[in-house]
Amino acid sequence: MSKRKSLGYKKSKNKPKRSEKSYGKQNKSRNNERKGKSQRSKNAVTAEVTCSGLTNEGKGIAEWKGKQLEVPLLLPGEKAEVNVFQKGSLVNAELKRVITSAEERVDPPCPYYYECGGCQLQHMSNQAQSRFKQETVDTLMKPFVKPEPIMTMDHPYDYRNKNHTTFGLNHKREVIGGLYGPHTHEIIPIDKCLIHDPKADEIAGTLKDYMKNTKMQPYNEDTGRGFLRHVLIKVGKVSGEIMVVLVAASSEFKGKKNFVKTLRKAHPEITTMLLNVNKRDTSIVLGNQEDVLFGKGTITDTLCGLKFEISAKSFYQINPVQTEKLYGKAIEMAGLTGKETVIDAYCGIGTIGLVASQKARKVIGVEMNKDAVKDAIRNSKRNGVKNARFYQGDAGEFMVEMAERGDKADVVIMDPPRSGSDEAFLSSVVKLKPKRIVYVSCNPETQVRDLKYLVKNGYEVEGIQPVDMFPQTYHVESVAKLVLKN
Ligand SMILES: C[S@@+](CC[C@H](N)C(=O)[O-])C[C@H]1O[C@@H](n2cnc3c(N)ncnc32)[C@H](O)[C@@H]1O
Repeated sequence: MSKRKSLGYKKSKNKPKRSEKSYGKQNKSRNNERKGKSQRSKNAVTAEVTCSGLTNEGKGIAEWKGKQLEVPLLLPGEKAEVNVFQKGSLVNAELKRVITSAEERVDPPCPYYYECGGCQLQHMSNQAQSRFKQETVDTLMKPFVKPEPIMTMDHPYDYRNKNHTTFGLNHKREVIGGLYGPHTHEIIPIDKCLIHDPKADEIAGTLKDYMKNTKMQPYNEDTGRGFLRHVLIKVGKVSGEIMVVLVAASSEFKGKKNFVKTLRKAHPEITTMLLNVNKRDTSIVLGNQEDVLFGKGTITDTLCGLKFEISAKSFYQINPVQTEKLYGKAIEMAGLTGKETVIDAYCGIGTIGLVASQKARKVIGVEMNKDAVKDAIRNSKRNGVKNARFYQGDAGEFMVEMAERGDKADVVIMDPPRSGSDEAFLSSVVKLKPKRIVYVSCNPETQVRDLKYLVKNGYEVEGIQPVDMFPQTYHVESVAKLVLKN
């Protein structure tokens, strides 16, 4: 992970906004199940440090005995007491008490913030979060061009259209539902998450109550007993359609009819329900077996003026408000005139490609996930698009075949997963010689690696646009425009 020394934050002016704030208490778990952590606290050394900058994950950087500490929740310019844990060459640190507070520090609006770990930046003002993300992208993209100002979100809450709740039992054997704590499979009970769709959290709450009042048991990862592992809820933010996916450890669903009836009565806005069976001992949420309990098994939503059908297992951008800005910029960077052949690589349900098809001669989409490709084909028909084709397969292999056949493409739009693309894909793009490449990424660190490859092989980065798709978290989206030199 790359780190930065200074982020140009204004240092606090000896006027602590909120000094002597203790973080030890908040860091302790509510349900006393974090024994590992309290054991660790016994072996901690307390040190006073000053924060000099932030890592790309938003952790404060501080020096201690010649070592670089990465301290979650610490901000540049702050003086603080930290607990340091050393095991062999590994050094971890946690914030104990802020002595001098930075101007950017705010009280996190979420009561679960210090335990949950789903968000990492709620202790920073929204402006400071934007500055942090801008500087992350600016620093990473220094070898290329100065990025544009980040596209921020006016209301940086309630934005997620997908929420995922895990169920379990607490030490009193009561049903709890919430999110896993950071780096653990310990469930932090949460009723309402500030970045989730509020309706989705209400439905998860109803489900928890249902379990309390019936024999439906949460699945226990240690004993392998119980039924319900998670619930995944997808919301069409424009259409209002809602999908509820129960992820269970068994396909034997006793009381299925009663369950569907109860949930629909409480939430008539649910338009479809599915049972997904995941019997594997895995941290992957969804299994392969899927049964529709009610409705059509998909939801539909509107994005950029087009209608998209979305399956349970298909990827769909989680922040539609910002996605419209992101896609708008990506299409602008593609410079389409109506004559181009465009490749939409890692196309998901075909969203970018179908938006691009309105300004291109032809669009070819490729995507690994079978359900997403089916959605893309359906979405093409649903929107009356005649000039787009979607194929299922590995994007790298697909591009290699295109290059070997000597196919032509004018523009490649690529939007790989967090791990970025691979050499098979990139080397074939270089052989195809598209005039422009638009690289959309949710991980600028892997994007930089891939941009370097493309730049070494004949391309020039002409523009970079950061977009805040994930407010309150350290994640940032970045879209880059590359042009073929000569
Ligand atoms: C970040 S998503 C982008 C999807 C789409 N462009 C969008 O904006 O909704 C990345 C997509 O790449 C797909 N994917 C992952 N690895 C792949 C591979 N090797 N080849 C093709 N598609 C892949 C995933 O299934 C996912 O749909």
